[in-house]
Amino acid sequence: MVIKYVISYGGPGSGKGTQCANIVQHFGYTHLSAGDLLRAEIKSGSENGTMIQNMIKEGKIVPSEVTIKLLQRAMQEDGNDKFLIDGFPRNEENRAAFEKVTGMEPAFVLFFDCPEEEMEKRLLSRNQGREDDNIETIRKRFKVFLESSLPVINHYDAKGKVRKIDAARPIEEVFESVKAIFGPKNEKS
Ligand SMILES: Nc1ncnc2c1ncn2[C@@H]1O[C@H](COP(=O)(O)OP(=O)(O)OP(=O)(O)O)[C@@H](O)[C@H]1O
Ligand SMILES: Nc1ccn([C@@H]2O[C@H](COP(=O)(O)O)[C@@H](O)[C@H]2O)c(=O)n1
Repeated sequence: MVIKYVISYGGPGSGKGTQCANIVQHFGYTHLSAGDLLRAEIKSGSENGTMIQNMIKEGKIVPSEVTIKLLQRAMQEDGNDKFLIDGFPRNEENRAAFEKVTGMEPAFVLFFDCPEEEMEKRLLSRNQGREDDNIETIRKRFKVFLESSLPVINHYDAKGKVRKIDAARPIEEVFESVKAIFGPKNEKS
């Protein structure tokens, strides 16, 4: 089976997860959020749980081998051939390690571009009880995004793979742009 994956990218609170839920409905992809997989790993009581929890509280990036194992396991267990990988790779090391281990590159990268003030407002009113949705950690996450995650976008941009979307608009308008990128022939019948 030939596996295809698309990356959903953007700063914390840019609306990646929200748009991924719509993409799953319309285009039949399996959504794999690296953050959700890491949070599930904490809850499962795994030996890495405490380390992951501490990293997330500080807005830091968990070592690649841990996150890649979780993604690979989720892909194998799911059995779909189309994946929407959300919030990964978070830095160049994540990217290079994933491509080396899997031998795969993304079909394209959706980049949800949103100003920090808007992302901050959204995160502070998200109300999902996340330990990292407090102003101190949010600022650290923004810094990590600028310093470590934007270079990944530059890498894929140089390969012509980035599809930039203005994510500061209402959810429905953002999704119209997303649909235009996937194209009508990829819609689920
Ligand atoms: N276009 C939008 N306009 C207004 N609010 C939005 C929009 N998109 C998402 N939201 C809201 O903003 C919050 C953050 O959205 P979401 O969880 O999708 O972001 P994210 O990029 O996945 O964040 P994180 O990386 O922190 O997981 C949610 O409460 C969501 O309902
Ligand atoms: N590739 C990744 C993705 C996430 N993390 C950690 O999880 C936190 C929350 O991620 P969200 O995508 O759900 O916002 C993030 O701040 C990191 O601490 C990671 O380490 N590696």
